[in-house]
Amino acid sequence: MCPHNGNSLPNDPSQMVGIDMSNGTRTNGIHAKINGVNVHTNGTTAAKVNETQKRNPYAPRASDFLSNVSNFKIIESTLREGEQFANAFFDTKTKIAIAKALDAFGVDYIELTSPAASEQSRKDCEAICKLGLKSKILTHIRCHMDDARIAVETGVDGVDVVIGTSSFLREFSHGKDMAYITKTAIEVIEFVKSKGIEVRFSSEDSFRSDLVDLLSIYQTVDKIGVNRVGIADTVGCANPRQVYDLVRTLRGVVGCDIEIHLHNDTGMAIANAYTALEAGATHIDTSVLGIGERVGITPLGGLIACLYAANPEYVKSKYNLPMLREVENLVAEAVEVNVPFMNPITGYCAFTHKAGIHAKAILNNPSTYEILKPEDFGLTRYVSIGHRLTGWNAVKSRVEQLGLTLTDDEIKDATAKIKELADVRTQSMDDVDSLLRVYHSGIQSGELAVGQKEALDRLLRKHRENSVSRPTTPPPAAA
Ligand SMILES: CC(=O)SCCNC(=O)CCNC(=O)[C@H](O)C(C)(C)COP(=O)(O)OP(=O)(O)OC[C@H]1O[C@@H](n2cnc3c(N)ncnc32)[C@H](O)[C@@H]1OP(=O)(O)O
Ligand SMILES: O=C(O)CCC(=O)C(=O)O
Ligand SMILES: [Zn+2]
Repeated sequence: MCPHNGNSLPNDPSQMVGIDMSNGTRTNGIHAKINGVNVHTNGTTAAKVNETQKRNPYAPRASDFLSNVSNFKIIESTLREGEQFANAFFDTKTKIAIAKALDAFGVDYIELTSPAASEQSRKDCEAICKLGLKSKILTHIRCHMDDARIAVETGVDGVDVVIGTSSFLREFSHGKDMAYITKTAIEVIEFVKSKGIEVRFSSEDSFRSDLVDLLSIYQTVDKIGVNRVGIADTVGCANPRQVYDLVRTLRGVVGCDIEIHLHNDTGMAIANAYTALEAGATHIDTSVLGIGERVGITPLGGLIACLYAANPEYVKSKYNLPMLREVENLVAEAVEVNVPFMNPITGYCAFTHKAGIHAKAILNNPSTYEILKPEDFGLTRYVSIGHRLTGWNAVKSRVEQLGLTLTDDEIKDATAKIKELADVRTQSMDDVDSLLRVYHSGIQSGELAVGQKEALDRLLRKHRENSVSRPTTPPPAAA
């Protein structure tokens, strides 16, 4: 089973020879420690390391005066955009479980499907509003008074209003011109505001809309006191530079908050979200695992990873990071998908290090090859050893964890044998441990010395024969 998310996959790191580098966590029967005990000297002084760690090249710079990278809010839309994912069907119980998990994680807002969508959607919206969560509850409606009237009766803290402004959507979706859109937007916003709750106005397909149309309607709704305006990359066509330009321009035009909703059709959703914050956006829409229409939107976990890299302390103080895995597993199960293997933070090998060069440096200082600290997310770091890319430093660390005493030359000799065997097939944890134990006892008894390949092969053969004839687990009792 995957150590992180419970997925069972062929390359499961827990099946590899691995060093659990967490603080004293017991994994695969081996008790290991990190930072200190496993640190081998390589001439790096503590002072140098501290200096490197202090200079975070990803941190916002003083020149980024507009940047909200360390001051943002998440509008979590798994229960709205996420419900638009092809596989999604959330019954009331599942919606409540997801809402509670998102609240425990600490998202600022939870956005729910329009209560105009169906009777059950309306009832679910009311039920979630009654949970008394810390996160504010929003619902998402068309720019239409019929939808607005239903929405304000549900008990939500705010309403997200949207209407397409691109020529595509004006012609082929709702068929309305900008004059009609503006008039209706004013009517809906004023109505929602009159109920004393938050209201946001968003232009769907913003990046394919006319800039003058966009700025003009945003300015109008800002003047009548909308809480936020939203930009939406509905088709996932925008690149970071376009996002920066549009958000920055809008920042100069409106005084209210700016939300952004980014689809991931070209894989840009996280980068675009980060760039939007740099340009002055205040709210980012996410969904767990990015689920939504087509390939979905900015994933919550990926965004968190990206923002943590910029300012770990801010992100840690704001969100319950060890909850992320639970939230993702809950949603993955609800929509019957696996957490992707390359998922930031929770992908099953997100904190597994393999190549010898990496392993050595990681053992000396995890920051060499990690920008995220697994322990901040309640996760564990692994160093994989039983493969042909391994190196003697990683093997030495394992030797120490097993409590064996071998010289560096002996460890290098044992490493050569591991590589030889791993050229044929990846070696399991038990395979490598056995080899190291056999090697160690051969050295102790004088039956083995460095470079005596045949003697080592003989000892390993003998060990295998003994293991076969003396099973460690008793056979099952006869019926
Ligand atoms: C990009 C996005 O993801 S936006 C959010 C998408 N969310 C949803 O669609 C919520 C789920 N949707 C639904 O349950 C239904 O589509 C409903 C209840 C909203 C509407 O259902 P229906 O009345 O049967 O209309 P249908 O879905 O066929 O077409 C959409 C209607 O909304 C109109 N419309 C589309 N977008 C908007 C908008 N943003 N504001 C106002 N009207 C709009 C269309 O013109 C069309 O009107 P028509 O009935 O005069 O043809
Ligand atoms: O309301 C919004 O801002 C976004 C609506 C949406 O889901 C989209 O445009 O993709
Ligand atoms: Zn969307």
